[in-house]
Amino acid sequence: MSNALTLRSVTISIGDRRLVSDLDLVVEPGTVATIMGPSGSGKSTLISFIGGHLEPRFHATGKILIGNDDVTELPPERRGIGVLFQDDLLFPHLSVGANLAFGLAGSTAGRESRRARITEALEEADLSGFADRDPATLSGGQRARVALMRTLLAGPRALLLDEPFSKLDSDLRRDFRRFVFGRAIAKRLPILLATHDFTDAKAALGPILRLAPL
Ligand SMILES: Nc1ncnc2c1ncn2[C@@H]1O[C@H](COP(=O)(O)OP(=O)(O)OP(=O)(O)O)[C@@H](O)[C@H]1O
Repeated sequence: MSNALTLRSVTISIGDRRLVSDLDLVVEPGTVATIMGPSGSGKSTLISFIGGHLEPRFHATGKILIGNDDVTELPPERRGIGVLFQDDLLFPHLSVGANLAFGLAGSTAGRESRRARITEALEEADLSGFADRDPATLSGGQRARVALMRTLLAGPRALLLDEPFSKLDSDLRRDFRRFVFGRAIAKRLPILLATHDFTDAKAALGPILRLAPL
């Protein structure tokens, strides 16, 4: 079954202001589509709607599908959609491994198998041996990789990225961008990236959708 992320006729308004108007979009598995637009144009609002976190003051209509499944009315935890935010901070009082364990919160796997998956995730993030480290002792790029792996450990069917690179300086930004796209593409996830940065959009290679300025 195709695991495309599909938006059908999505319209989002607040008061009498329309942020997103009758949007149709298909993001194929293993590709990255980009939503661009200036600050306040509604990028984060659209990501929140797809992830199931839209605040009730917004009014939204339209459908969200993953593969053939209509997830529009499902609560966030049942949509199978992973979201990585700009401020995706790790819990500072927990080790890196314990942070990663949050990605497995919904899993029924036993203790050993969870431990093995966390070890594998650390290897994938080039952070082998970091399980017991305090997040404060990691670099910004390392923390960002842990946050991504935590999101992926939950086994999402689609990945939404809300400006996840914007706090990183340009070299780290490029490296982390490659890492995120590489991991998600290898897992054949459809990816939707919200950014105001044209370099991010160009690197994504997929369709670019522009939200209108205010
Ligand atoms: N209570 C409200 N009344 C009117 N407008 C609101 C209200 N709450 C939010 N908005 C508007 O909704 C829009 C939502 O913007 P959103 O955060 O989705 O934009 P963005 O493109 O992600 O911006 P940024 O790049 O700065 O994160 C903003 O223009 C904001 O002013």
